[in-house]
Amino acid sequence: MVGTAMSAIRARRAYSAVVNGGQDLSPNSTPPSNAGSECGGIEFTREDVEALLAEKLKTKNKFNYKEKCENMMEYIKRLRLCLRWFQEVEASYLCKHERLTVSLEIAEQKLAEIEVSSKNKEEELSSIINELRTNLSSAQEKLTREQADKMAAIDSLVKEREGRINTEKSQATLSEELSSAQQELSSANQRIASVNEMYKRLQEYNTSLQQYNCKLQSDLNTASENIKRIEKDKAAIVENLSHLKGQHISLQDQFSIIKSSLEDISKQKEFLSNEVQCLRGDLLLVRDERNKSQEKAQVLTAEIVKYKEYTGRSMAELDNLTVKSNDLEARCLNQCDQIRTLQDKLTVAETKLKDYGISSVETETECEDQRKLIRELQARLEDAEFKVIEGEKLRKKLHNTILELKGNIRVFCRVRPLLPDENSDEGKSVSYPTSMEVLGRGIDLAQNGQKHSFVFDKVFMPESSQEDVFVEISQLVQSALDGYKVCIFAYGQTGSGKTYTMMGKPGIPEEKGLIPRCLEQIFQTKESLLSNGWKFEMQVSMLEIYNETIRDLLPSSRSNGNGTRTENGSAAKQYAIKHDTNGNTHVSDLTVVDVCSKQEVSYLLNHAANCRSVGKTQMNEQSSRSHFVFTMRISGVNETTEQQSQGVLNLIDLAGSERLSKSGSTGDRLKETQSINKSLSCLSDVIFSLGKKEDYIPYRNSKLTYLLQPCLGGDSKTLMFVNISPDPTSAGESLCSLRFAARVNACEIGVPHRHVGAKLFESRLSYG
Ligand SMILES: Nc1ncnc2c1ncn2[C@@H]1O[C@H](COP(=O)(O)OP(=O)(O)OP(=O)(O)O)[C@@H](O)[C@H]1O
Repeated sequence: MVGTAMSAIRARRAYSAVVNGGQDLSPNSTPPSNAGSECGGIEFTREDVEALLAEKLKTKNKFNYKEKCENMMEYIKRLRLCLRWFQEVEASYLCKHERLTVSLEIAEQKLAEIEVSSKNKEEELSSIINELRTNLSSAQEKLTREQADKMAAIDSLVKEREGRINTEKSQATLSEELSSAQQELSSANQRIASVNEMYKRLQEYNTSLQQYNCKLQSDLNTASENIKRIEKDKAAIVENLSHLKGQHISLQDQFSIIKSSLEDISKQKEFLSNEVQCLRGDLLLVRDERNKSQEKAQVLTAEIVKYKEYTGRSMAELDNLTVKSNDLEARCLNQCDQIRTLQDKLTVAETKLKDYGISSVETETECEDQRKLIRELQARLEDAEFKVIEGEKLRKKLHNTILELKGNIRVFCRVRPLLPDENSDEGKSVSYPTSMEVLGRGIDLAQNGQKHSFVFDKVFMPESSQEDVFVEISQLVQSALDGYKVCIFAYGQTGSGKTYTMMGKPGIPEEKGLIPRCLEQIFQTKESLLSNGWKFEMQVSMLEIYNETIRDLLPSSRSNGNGTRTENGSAAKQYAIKHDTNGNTHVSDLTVVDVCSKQEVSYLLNHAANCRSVGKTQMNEQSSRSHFVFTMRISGVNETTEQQSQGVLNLIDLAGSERLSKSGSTGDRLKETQSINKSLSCLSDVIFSLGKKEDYIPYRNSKLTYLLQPCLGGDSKTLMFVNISPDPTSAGESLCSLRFAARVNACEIGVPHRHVGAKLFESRLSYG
């Protein structure tokens, strides 16, 4: 077919070459097909062409013969040329044909050789085929075995596919996580860039800090030595004090005895002087009577003499007068005796009076001496007490400095008193060691006959008042005003006194809790610092985390229009927790209120307390079922020094841990209890990881830990209250709380920094 087509094409070319003036008839072009033996179909000879031309000429212009003749001549010329070319081509084809026959012969020879070798190969192949057949049978056996294996493999493949699907699913979730992680990464990269910039500045700052640190270290060493010395002095002073107190008491006893004997003596003296007075009166009376009698006797004697002279009187009258005179004389003598005895008595009484006077003067001087001694002792006592208080203040300050340098979370333990309905007959489970080393800081807990000892930064016994507790944390409140982030939270079993410690009892001023007391101190200090040029602005927010959901506890601006607002002003209540690159935490959409007075905050606190999720459980009549977070941001500006500070105070009342078996919770209460226990266990996990200095800290496992991340992770002065019930039936829970608190106390979270500067900070409320 291809050959035929080729011949047709060549014929058409030859024809057109002839008709069109032979343009295509060069020796290099494809020859016309009169030499087309290879075409095997239609063949063109010279005659064919001439006939073709003749026919053509016949049909063309029959009228212009001359022109036709010329054309004819021209055609003939070209045809001759064509003929010559055909001849040349034929000769070349003949040459080619000869060469081809030679090569055909060679090929036939080769074919014969190949046939021989193929026969040999056929034999070889038949032997191979036999071999292969045997191999095939064994291979078939293998195949059956492999098919069984294949079935098993298919099963496992199916399983693998299922696994793969699961893996793909998890891959999808992982890729989601990856995308979120990538987002985080990009934000982290941004942070890194800013951190790098900060790092440069910090390095410079660091060198200066290192120098300062060296100085602080030496100060610390001297301070520790001072503490030791002060503690020794304190022990000596305390001993001296107790000795002085004993002396003071015995002297006071002596003084009271002397005083009473002095009173007796003065009473006797008074009595005796009264008696002397009476005796003197009696003596004067008797003397008067005696004088009168003597005068009478003289008159009578004169009368007798007269009678004797004038004997005109009767003897009876005379005798009568003599009797009278004798009588008077006897009476006179008698009175003289009386006067003598009275004078004797008087002298005795006077000597006694003198003696008493002397002894009373002596007693009074003795008494004065004693008074002086007492005054001296009292002064020494006051001095010693002042020294003890000052020493204790210094010790606390140095202790705080040491803790700040170490970067630990501080822990205070508070034991509440037994409640009226608790059984006090079962004996005591809590005791306090009295050794000087841990006095006021140690607590021993007895459980199942075993004693567990713990030491914290401070232990408050049941008798400690709310004021005593506040005094210990007031320094931290001052730190918030100075520009530090401060976080105080209460942890403990349900009913152990957390809410009492943080909020106190409403309506009883002495039993106000830490939160109202902190507010009082902040507003007082705010007023007093006005004279130093400091002006403060405060913002508060209050939230609770209930069943892993954040709830706003403040009235929003939309509901009461009293100046409250939300962080972004939108109506949606999403309450997402976010940490910014400055280490501040924000809760989106949460109500933040600007406050100027204690009264305003008290009103908001009452509002929050009323909104808080509280319920009755077997363990506590008024049990808090949520974690309560009070936050106050304190921004200070000093117009004189152009300084600024930005402090944050977080006060947190955690929901109480409780055993499900003991709480007897069911339904919603059970769900609450489980949620509380879960978030507290997340808190415990975070503390555990921090304690072990792990790379990954699981802050995100609960809302509470994520919110407290800055407080737990450093850059905050953090204090934990561990509240304990003294009831022996709660010893198990108390032991768990104390163990957790000890772990918290051992946590090193970094050194907090003061946020002060000359530049304005962002003024939105943050948690840490
Ligand atoms: N130091 C204390 N002095 C006197 N009473 C106290 C003291 N501490 C606690 N209480 C009383 O003990 C009871 C339980 O205290 P509170 O409600 O504060 O416990 P809680 O730890 O907050 O419990 P929950 O976790 O269930 O909320 C209350 O009646 C409270 O008045």
